[in-house]
Amino acid sequence: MEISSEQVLAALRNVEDPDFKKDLVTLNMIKDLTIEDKKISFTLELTTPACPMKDMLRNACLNAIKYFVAQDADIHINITSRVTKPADTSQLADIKNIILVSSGKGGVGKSTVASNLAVTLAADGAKVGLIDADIYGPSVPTMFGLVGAKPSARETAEGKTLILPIEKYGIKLLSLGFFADPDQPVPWRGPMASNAIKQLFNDADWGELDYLIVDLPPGTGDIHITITQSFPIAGAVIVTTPQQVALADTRKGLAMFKMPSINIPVLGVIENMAYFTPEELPDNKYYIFGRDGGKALATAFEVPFLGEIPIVQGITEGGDSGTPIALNKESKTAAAFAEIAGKIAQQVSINNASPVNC
Ligand SMILES: Nc1ncnc2c1ncn2[C@@H]1O[C@H](COP(=O)(O)OP(=O)(O)OP(=O)(O)O)[C@@H](O)[C@H]1O
Repeated sequence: MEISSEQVLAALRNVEDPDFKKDLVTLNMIKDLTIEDKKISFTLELTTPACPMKDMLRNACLNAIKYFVAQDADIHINITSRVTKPADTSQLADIKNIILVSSGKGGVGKSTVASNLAVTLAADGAKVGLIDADIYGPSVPTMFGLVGAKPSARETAEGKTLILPIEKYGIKLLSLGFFADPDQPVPWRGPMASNAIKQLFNDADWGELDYLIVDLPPGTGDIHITITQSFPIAGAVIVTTPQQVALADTRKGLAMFKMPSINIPVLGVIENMAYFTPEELPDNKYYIFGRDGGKALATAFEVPFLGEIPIVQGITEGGDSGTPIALNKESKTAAAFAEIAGKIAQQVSINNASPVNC
């Protein structure tokens, strides 16, 4: 008996996306279904290339078709993604999701996390930009090997000048550090800093982006207010280390995003420098700075805990040499960043899911 597309779609109605609590057909995630004899081909369109449930959904589709349609079907599933965006896209229409990376304290690894998240999402196939908005000490030029680089500009047909982000590792980058002398004291203050930051968003040729990651300055200051009040933000990721002093400041940072006047979704907490594992004892974890503080903070604020990043020499070396460690796909640290990036992208997709998207 010939297999019909109705039979295949009926089978796929049994596969539910756990995040959206609806089946793949209702969610309009099945595209380009073709059937030739026993050969069934279709595209499964996810809401992010970093989807952590890719393999699970593929297997569920295979099983559903084999069980409900034909045991001996020859099934070909092509997985793609179309990153969703929040309903309010009045500004910066081509930038789908702005994700802030924030910390209560300096030096906890916020720039490291922002850089490696950008690298991970870009490697998954997403269109990614990174703004280094750290007025006190922009680190992105160093972390991407771009110290001294100067972005060029182009004029639009309407006579507007647009800054061209510098591209490295498939990521479009702009840093306040590109516009200042690295050996001079920090010149960014007050309204000048706020205007400079706004320009990085408004007056740059970002093109289409799935994710624009923003490395914020530490703490809670003018830059945070400027960005959160000027642009639609998909969410904030909070980076902390396990020490009590870091956690106390992180608590304030987290509370800021939850203030009614700011009200930005907190996508979760990352605990950086969570533990140390010596090379000669790969199964041992030493919790040098304390244990589970980030997790407890996430629980207290009822936000997701996104994961732990260990203390790894390669992270410092990668940061200093302009090659973020996530570029080395074989490393355990890259796997930790991949898991965290997947959770962030997943959380963004869930937040974006409105009746329109579904
Ligand atoms: N998990 C880690 N293991 C080893 N070194 C790390 C780790 N995370 C960050 N580092 C290193 O710690 C230093 C500070 O990190 P980073 O610049 O990312 O922090 P930050 O929070 O952005 O700091 P600031 O707020 O001052 O810009 C860098 O040298 C970085 O390479």
